[in-house]
Amino acid sequence: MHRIALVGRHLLNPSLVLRRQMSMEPRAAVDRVRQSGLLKAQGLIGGKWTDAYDGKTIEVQNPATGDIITNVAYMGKKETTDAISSAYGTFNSWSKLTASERSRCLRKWYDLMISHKEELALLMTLEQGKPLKEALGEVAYGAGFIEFFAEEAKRIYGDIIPATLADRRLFVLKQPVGVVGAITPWNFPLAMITRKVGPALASGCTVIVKPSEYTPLTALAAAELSLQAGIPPGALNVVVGNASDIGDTLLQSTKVRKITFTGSTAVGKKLLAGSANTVKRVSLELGGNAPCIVFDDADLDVAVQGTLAAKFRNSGQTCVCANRILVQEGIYEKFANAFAKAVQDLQVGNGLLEGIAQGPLINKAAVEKVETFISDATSKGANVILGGKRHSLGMTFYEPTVLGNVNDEMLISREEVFGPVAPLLRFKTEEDAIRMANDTNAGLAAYVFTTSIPRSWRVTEALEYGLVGVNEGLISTEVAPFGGYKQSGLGREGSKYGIDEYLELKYVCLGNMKEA
Ligand SMILES: NC(=O)c1ccc[n+]([C@@H]2O[C@H](COP(=O)([O-])OP(=O)(O)OC[C@H]3O[C@@H](n4cnc5c(N)ncnc54)[C@H](O)[C@@H]3O)[C@@H](O)[C@H]2O)c1
Ligand SMILES: O=CCCC(=O)O
Repeated sequence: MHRIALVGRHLLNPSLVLRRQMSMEPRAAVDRVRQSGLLKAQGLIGGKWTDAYDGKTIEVQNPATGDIITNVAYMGKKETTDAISSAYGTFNSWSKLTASERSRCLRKWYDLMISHKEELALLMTLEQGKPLKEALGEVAYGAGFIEFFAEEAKRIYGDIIPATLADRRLFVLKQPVGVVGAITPWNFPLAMITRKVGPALASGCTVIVKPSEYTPLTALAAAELSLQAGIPPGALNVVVGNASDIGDTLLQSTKVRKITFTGSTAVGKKLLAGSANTVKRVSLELGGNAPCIVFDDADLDVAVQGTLAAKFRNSGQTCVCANRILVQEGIYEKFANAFAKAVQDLQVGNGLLEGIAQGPLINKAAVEKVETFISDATSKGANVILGGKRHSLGMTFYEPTVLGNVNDEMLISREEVFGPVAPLLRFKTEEDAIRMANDTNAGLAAYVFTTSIPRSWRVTEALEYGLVGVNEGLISTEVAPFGGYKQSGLGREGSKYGIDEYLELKYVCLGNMKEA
């Protein structure tokens, strides 16, 4: 039951699940991906698989075993400059295709991702660590952005504005922004790319993707499928390597008209500042500090399952993961007991094994961050209800943890822990809950558990967050807008709103319409 909760009804189309969860040895998984032709180790520039010009490579590691999956080209300024030229050169032809021609390419890409869902999911589990069922869920979710924007490509309508003078006609055209630089994180190696590239390509933009150095393989496999789908060489380029060299080259180029970024707030702020000189359009999806509010009148089972899903998806390494669980005092003890019991059932291990619900953390630094946050909390009065230490499996596995008596002075309440630690904070009144929830610079996701409809509306309206789950812990979908208030970001991804981020509005005034 808990495993299903973590995968999520909305993120996992049942028809896309492997018929039977298989356990697979990592080496067999790598072989299977290699045989499918999707294990790519070079960047993609102008439709050509390309080594770093100086021959440098980096290792891509399996966080569950420490094994090297493969070495990948480690690129920098020169390769990025060439990728920009290639995207710039292709913009004219790609943007001039009809919407339905672009749509057909995207739809074909979606179909190929779905027919290769198992290889993509295996690759994702290998390099990122998430359990295979979650990886399959991400393939469905990630491919869903391509399907959705294949459809939206045909719905980029302009406007006609009633004119203020009789001899004029006023129009609004929507045109693609141009070349887009897309920089993405490791926690969702496919979906964070497709929700940028889908609307960009649909609107006629061309793209340079820089995936995380921890998880380039899923991105490269998806890029290979884009070529097979007939997306023309140069429309989608992928450079992997030195983050600041690639980032600076994208920022400094006047050919790049937009930067779209998902990742940490610190890097997002740098990119925002760096975009000022060339006045680029910027979209940012940054860190969160999601409150999950459980009221006395909540349905206990719904609240426990919803909080479990909101907290432990991807081992807590999700920007929308519940970071502070605010529990009203009347239900606190009951909720803490039931929640800890549910957390105890989560099986930790290599995501390729059947039944695993929690994979490893991405790297040692992530484990150290979790340890620092827990020792800060316990030194200030929090108690460990469950877990609280590295897992006996070693590597970067960490025990799913529940902390009690957390307060808003502790580091864990102020910043994203980005790991499998659920801190419980008590509150007395609805006003207290809203004040505590909004007491942060972040504003991405929030969750509310209550059986009162009036309260659900009052609280939702008062929350300074871009996404709110009411009695639901997994709310992401390609058809709804995703994005944050405050320092959690700028702009929205997914849904009909997501395509606006890739379009310029051009006002046209047709004058002198007098009859001859
Ligand atoms: N709001 C969202 O939609 C969302 C989604 C996923 C992750 N996140 C956030 O991402 C963070 C975790 O991801 P991460 O650790 O990969 O983030 P990160 O900011 O360290 O890295 C994100 C990407 O930026 C690149 N990068 C790093 N320094 C750069 C620089 N100077 N110039 C250009 N690129 C640079 C990295 O190589 C990577 O590709 C968390 O804070 C999480 O909340 C947000
Ligand atoms: O980590 C952030 C993205 C997660 C999601 O799209 O639900």
